[in-house]
Amino acid sequence: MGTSTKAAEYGRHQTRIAETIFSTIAEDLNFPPPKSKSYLSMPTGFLRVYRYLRCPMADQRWGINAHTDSSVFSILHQDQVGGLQVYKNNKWVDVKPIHDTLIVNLGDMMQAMSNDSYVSVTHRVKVNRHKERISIGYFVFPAEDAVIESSKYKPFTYADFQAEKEMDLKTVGKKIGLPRFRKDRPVCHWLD
Ligand SMILES: O=C(O)CCC(=O)C(=O)O
Ligand SMILES: [Fe+2]
Repeated sequence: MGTSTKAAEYGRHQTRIAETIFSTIAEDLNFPPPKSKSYLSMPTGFLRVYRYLRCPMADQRWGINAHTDSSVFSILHQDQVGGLQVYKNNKWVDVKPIHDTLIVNLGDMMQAMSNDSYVSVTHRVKVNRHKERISIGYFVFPAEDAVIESSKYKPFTYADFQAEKEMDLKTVGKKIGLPRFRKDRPVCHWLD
């Protein structure tokens, strides 16, 4: 099987898994059917393959700095090298590789849709001094015209979110993300 055929097949499996995970969450949160239809749009999903080169200065470099994903959620497959960490209970925790196990990171869209019941996880990737690391991420998003509505956030679409993010990257130099859309918390950079 060629690489692109394999990637397409992998993508189809990820689509199936993403739909199953999302429908379970949608049921848990009692999303009305029109919302659960528009809050996850399979054609928006994409695969990204990462190759983190080994790095002699591993303690001074990050593979990916601390961030939250903007997706609804992201399904990760990592090899056995390790390096992924999540921020939990005020500390960084290693996500140890387990064979044949996928990792699901909840993203910003899920946090807003669920009105903060499901929290977008802050995570980062360390590089390894001796070995390169390969991971494959599958990221899924709401439909383009889906308006995300909840009591804690102003209504917004994923396109609105991306536009704010682009703007913040240019002006503030980093992603602000969800706090930009919160009803109760004006963003003050100087207090960040
Ligand atoms: O390589 C990984 O395990 C994580 C990648 C990641 O966090 C991302 O692409 O958003
Ligand atoms: Fe990420």
